[in-house]
Amino acid sequence: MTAADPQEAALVAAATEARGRARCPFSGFAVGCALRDTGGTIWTGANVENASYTLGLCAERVALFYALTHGAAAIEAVAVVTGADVPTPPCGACRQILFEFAADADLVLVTASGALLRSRVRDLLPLAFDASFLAPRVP
Ligand SMILES: O=c1ccn([C@H]2C[C@H](O)[C@@H](CO)O2)c(=O)[nH]1
Ligand SMILES: [Zn+2]
Repeated sequence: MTAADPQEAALVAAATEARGRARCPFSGFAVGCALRDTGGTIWTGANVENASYTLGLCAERVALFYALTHGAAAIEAVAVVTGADVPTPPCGACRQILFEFAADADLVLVTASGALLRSRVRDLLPLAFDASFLAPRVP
């Protein structure tokens, strides 16, 4: 892996460990995600699939929903680890959800072999839809 700061290295290690808990018998594509909040706590998740295929959930949303419902502070960094040859960006649904709860977070995408791509959640979703568009319209 490219030289990383210790906090990033710890986050990637947590995502790698979480990837080992993926439940992906249908795709065989295991993904691990780790989130660090502003208190330094790391929250993790992995993708979970189902025989009714569309009910599965990506690692990013498993991790984020877990963090949000267990007292996480603001999310400041996200790591995603896959077994692909190149760093794997989050799907569109995860981009939308991550944007709503962690738009300013740093993002690092890592392969099992250590290839690494850094971005930011905000940069994954230009012209994003968010709650500001839900303001009541003047009748
Ligand atoms: O960023 C991604 C991309 C895919 N998956 C999961 C969904 C499905 O279980 C499997 C194949 O798409 O990988 C994730 O968890 N995160
Ligand atoms: Zn996704």
